[in-house]
Amino acid sequence: MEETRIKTGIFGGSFNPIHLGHLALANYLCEYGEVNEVWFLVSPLNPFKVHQDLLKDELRLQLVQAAVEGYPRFKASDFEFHLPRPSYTIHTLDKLARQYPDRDFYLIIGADNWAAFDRWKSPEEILQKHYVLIYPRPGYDLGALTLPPRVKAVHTPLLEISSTFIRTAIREGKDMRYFLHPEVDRLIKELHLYRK
Ligand SMILES: Nc1ncnc2c1ncn2[C@@H]1O[C@H](COP(=O)(O)OP(=O)(O)OP(=O)(O)O)[C@@H](O)[C@H]1O
Ligand SMILES: O=C(O)c1ccc[n+]([C@@H]2O[C@H](COP(=O)([O-])O)[C@@H](O)[C@H]2O)c1
Repeated sequence: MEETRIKTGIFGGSFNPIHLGHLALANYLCEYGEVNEVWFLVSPLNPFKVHQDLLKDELRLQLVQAAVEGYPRFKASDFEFHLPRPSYTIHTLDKLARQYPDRDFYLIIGADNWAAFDRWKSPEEILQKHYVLIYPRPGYDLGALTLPPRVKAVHTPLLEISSTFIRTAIREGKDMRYFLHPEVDRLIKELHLYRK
């Protein structure tokens, strides 16, 4: 019998906090057949960098868990919390592939990151062993790209929202409920996150 491998999208970021821009993109990729699942890999705090408003790893993970609850195609992952720092994507993908041999991993990156991909660690190895999905970013023309095998441009609708914008607004006392998953909004308010 032919083996069916699970197409698993890997969406990495600091998710400080996760917002509807992230969630809508991942939702689209699942429902329009690009992947079966998306795993949100929360990037650990870099101990050598000073981040004034980067919440602790566990708290950002808690917000992602709240956002993905109830939708079986999404998973919140702390996989990179347990890897040596800095967690290069090639190491993350290789370890995921060893741990989950029934899955193929699809790295989900914006066209801006693709433009700098040759400066990542071992980009050729990523392209030999895994898959990449590139989604549009303002100022980057996906149509003009010639892409290697295993790399695909996906023409997803995008919401122009950033975590920085949301943090700034909350700090100014604004109510940003419609930019966030309701449960994430509730937790941010209950725990008084991003207020100073
Ligand atoms: N509105 C959006 N739609 C789709 N992808 C996004 C959006 N905002 C950010 N991303 C991408 O999601 C990944 C993780 O996002 P990240 O946690 O860095 O969020 P961010 O909103 O860009 O945060 P910040 O404003 O703090 O830099 C990054 O690769 C980023 O380019
Ligand atoms: O592995 C690398 O060399 C590498 C270089 C730059 C970015 N990345 C990964 O790309 C993802 C998005 O990064 P950023 O900086 O755009 O938030 C995040 O998961 C990073 O770990 C990975």
